[in-house]
Amino acid sequence: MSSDGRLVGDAPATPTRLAEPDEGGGPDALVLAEATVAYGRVPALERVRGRVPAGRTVALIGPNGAGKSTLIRAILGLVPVVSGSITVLGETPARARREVGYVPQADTLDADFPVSVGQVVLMGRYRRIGWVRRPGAEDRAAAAAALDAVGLAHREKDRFGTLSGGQRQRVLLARAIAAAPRLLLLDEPFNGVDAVSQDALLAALAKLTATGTAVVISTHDLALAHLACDDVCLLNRHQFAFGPPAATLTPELLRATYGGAAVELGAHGVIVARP
Ligand SMILES: Nc1ncnc2c1ncn2[C@@H]1O[C@H](COP(=O)(O)OP(=O)(O)OP(=O)(O)O)[C@@H](O)[C@H]1O
Repeated sequence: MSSDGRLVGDAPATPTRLAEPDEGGGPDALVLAEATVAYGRVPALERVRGRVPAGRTVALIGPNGAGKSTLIRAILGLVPVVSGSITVLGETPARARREVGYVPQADTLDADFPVSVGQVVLMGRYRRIGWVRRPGAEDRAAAAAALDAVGLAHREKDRFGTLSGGQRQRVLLARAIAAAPRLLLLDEPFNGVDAVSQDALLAALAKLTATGTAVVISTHDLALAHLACDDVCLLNRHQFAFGPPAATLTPELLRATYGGAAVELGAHGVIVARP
């Protein structure tokens, strides 16, 4: 943090401002304070910092191996923070885990899961009700509303494995929404997802943030970050910037984050980053 309270990237020097909580957000759902995250002795991410107020969405952008998934795992309490801190909903990541939703990358999912779409979504309620109690009317209503929010209410009875990859991704988002998380983490949710599914995912996310849920999305899609996110965190082992898309998704900062060569201007002046 610089002397005027602005958040600056490690390199280059262009300062990027982090939204203050009173600029339309509520209390902080996530605070990264010079967090260094390591697998064993090897740091994967160094001195990451930023805040995500309630109801806001931040995109994690960076090349393959930049540490996006690592940061998500650290927010979940699965990878240790070796210096600095990560505060989730005012608690340590491990203590806040019950209030945090997580949608993994689609290609890590088992499509042969022998359950219906409706049952997958209902699983989102189990952390709330415990695995022993049977889901009640309220749980079923929450699951049905979540499935409706991703536009797949009509597939409730179908077997999960019979859905397309993009539809399965939407079901997993519905499962996370059904849990009513206060912070939702999505690891590359738009990989292999068609435009219709992507629109449905974005609409469902907008409904969720309107209720105060904060969202962190790891993505390679810069246009999406521009359109759908309040802030962008540029990562490549170090943090290069954290702030509104207009201030962070600049050719200079992207070139620095991607090590130069992998960023180019695409059609209509849109910056394209090759993963
Ligand atoms: N379990 C692990 N043990 C040791 N190192 C790991 C482990 N998982 C990831 N890493 C390393 O941490 C670094 C960051 O990886 P990470 O998966 O977080 O990147 P990413 O930005 O999500 O990449 P991608 O866009 O390819 O998904 C990489 O150098 C990777 O090799």
